[in-house]
Amino acid sequence: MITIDGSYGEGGGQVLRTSLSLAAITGQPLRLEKIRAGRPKPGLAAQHLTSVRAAAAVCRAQLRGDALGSTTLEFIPNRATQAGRYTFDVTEAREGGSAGAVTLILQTILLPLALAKGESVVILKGGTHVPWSPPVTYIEQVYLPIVKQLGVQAEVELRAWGWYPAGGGEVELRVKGNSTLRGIRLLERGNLQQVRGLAVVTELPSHIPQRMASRAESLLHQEHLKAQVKPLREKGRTPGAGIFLTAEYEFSRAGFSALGRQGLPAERVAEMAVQELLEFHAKGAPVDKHLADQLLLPTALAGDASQYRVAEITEHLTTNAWVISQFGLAAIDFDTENQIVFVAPN
Ligand SMILES: Nc1ncnc2c1ncn2[C@@H]1O[C@H](COP(=O)(O)OP(=O)(O)OP(=O)(O)O)[C@@H](O)[C@H]1O
Repeated sequence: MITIDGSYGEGGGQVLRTSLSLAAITGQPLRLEKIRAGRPKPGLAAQHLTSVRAAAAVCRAQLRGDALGSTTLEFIPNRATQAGRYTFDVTEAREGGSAGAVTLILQTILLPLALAKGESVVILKGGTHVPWSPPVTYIEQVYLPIVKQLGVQAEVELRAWGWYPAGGGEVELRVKGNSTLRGIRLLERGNLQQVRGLAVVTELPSHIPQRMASRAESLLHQEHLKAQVKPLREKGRTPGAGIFLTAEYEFSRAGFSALGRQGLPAERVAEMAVQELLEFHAKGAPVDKHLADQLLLPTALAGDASQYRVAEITEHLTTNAWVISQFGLAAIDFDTENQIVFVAPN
C-alpha cells in the first residue's frame, strides 16, 4: 500500500486527485493521510468526495474513510479501470456548501478512462464555471486540445451552465479509450494567431455580455492583438456571468477567465481576464500556470520523455511532481531559470 501525506506542499485537493488517478491506473492500494491539512476546513469536501467516489466507481475500489470532513482515506482498487457509462453528481455530496467543480472530477477520471479498453460516456453534474478550478470552457478549449497532442482522445459538451455557489450545471464527457500516451516537447509557442473569447450570462440582461465582450476586445485591440469575443445569453438555473478567453498560438493554447458577481461592473470582469492574458503574453512561455500542473500527470504516463516551458513554476506544480514521484512513475526535474519542466517516465 502506498501512503501519501495529504499535507504535502500547500496541502490542497490536488494531492488527493492525482493520487486517486494513479491508484486507479496502476491498481495500487492507496492510503491518504492528513487530507487537505493546509486548508481552513481540512478533510474531504463535497468536490473531493465526489472525486473519490468517481475514481472508485471506475476501478471498483473498496473505500474506507469516504465521508465529508474525513482526513484519512483508504482506496483499494479491485480491478483495472472499466470503460462504460457513468454519472457523477457533485451536488449529491453537498451539505449546505457551495457547488463543487465538475472539471476537477473530470480530470481525476479522464486518464484512467483514456487508458482503459473501450469508450466511455460520463455525465457530470455540479459547478461548471466556479472559482479556483478550471472552467469547462478551459477544459474544452485549452486542456483537451493540448492533451490530445499526447494521445488522449476526449471531448466535452456543456449542457447546462452551473455557477458558484448554486451549481446545477451539467457536462457530458466522451473518452475514446485504448490510448497510448506519447510525450510532448512544448518549448516555443509560435505566433499568436488570435484570442477567441466567450462573454456569457445566464438569466441576466443581454447588455452585460455585450459590455464584457466589447471591453475585452477593445483592450486587446489596443495591444494590437487579434481578438474576437462573442457575447452569449443562455438559459440557466441561476443568474451568472463570466468571460473566458483563449489565446491561440501556433503551437499551444492558454486560457484566462473571470467570473462576474453582484456589484462588479461587466467591464471590470472583462479587464480582469484580459489583464491575466496580457501578463501571460508578455512572458513568452507556451504553457499557462494552470496547464503547467495539469500537464504533469499525462506526461508522466507517456511512453517517452516530455519537456515543456511554463509561465510559472507554482507550488501546485511541484506538489504534483512529488505525488507522481511517490508512485515511482517518472523522474521530474525543473529548470527554474528557464521555467522548463522535464518529465522522464521510469
Ligand atoms: N482559472 C483557472 N483556469 C484553469 N485551471 C485552474 C484555474 N484555477 C484553478 N485551476 C486548476 O484547478 C486545480 C485546483 O487544485 P486545488 O488543489 O487548489 O483545488 P481544490 O481541490 O479545490 O483544493 P482545495 O480546496 O484544497 O484548494 C489546479 O489544477 C489548478 O491549476
